[in-house]
Amino acid sequence: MTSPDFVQPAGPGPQDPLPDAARRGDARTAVGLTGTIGGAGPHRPQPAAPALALRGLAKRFGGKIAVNGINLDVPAGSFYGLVGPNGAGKTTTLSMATGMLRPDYGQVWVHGTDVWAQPLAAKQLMGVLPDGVRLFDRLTGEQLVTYAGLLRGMDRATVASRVADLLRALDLAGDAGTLVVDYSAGMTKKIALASALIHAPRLLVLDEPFEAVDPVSAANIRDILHDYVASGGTVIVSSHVMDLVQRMCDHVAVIAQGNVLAAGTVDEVRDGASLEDRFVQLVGGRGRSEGLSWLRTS
Ligand SMILES: Nc1ncnc2c1ncn2[C@@H]1O[C@H](COP(=O)(O)OP(=O)(O)OP(=O)(O)O)[C@@H](O)[C@H]1O
Repeated sequence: MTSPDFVQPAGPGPQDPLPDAARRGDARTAVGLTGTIGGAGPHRPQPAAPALALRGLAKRFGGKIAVNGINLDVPAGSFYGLVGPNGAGKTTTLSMATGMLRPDYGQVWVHGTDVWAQPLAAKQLMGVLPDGVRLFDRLTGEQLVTYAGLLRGMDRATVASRVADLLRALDLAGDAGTLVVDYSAGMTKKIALASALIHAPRLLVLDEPFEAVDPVSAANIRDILHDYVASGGTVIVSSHVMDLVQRMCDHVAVIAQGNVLAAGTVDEVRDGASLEDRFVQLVGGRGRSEGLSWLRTS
């Protein structure tokens, strides 16, 4: 495995705005927090590696820079929240981190395995719940999770027993025989989560896992995830719900406009304030209701 300064699979031309940020792979947008971003530069992480390491990760869609040379280390065994306003670049970052979207620049390692150089090995370590997940929805819930397990090379007996455990834990046992196309949004989220968990990965990457999920199921999922982390697994989860991230996660990164604004332990990042207040302080954007006087009804 080589350790180039940065990867340039389909690099833009010399006039491109990305290369400096991506090539630097620096932490120019960090706010004085140590240990999780920057410092290491765009070099391959050491074998005692973070669960997820991003170096100089960048992506542009046409003229829009979605992700602007992000560095981030997600420590092994952490419950890591990724937060940011709409359009911040969270999904794009996680898609590149999980091998689903090719970066313009940068590198990604999962437990020291280069995601884009060794995709099969890296993907064996990961369970992924993507945003806007597209499933084989003409399968029943039980068939879908079974398929995910078999696809991972697991034997049928183990798959069958884990499928039953997961459906029970996620309160889907009663709908095991229902086609996924007939599931509600929250049930679909849960069956996709079960598919991500079936092979007991070392790293779970969950994009908005609680969206549309009822409070009881959400609490059950949180319990599952906490147990998973307590047993040595790592979870990275994107969410807009600051209160949830503050209570659930031990680390957090705040992303806006494709840059990491702050990263570290939740206590470091919130710095004595609530995570929500700190988020608003970092990201800005409050008080824009002025031009809507026509909306007032009295
Ligand atoms: N396939 C695409 N084509 C063009 N632009 C895209 C594409 N995917 C994302 N973008 C743009 O990249 C930026 C980052 O989008 P992304 O979905 O990563 O944000 P996000 O932080 O996940 O947002 P949200 O919280 O609303 O889900 C946005 O400006 C978005 O419009």
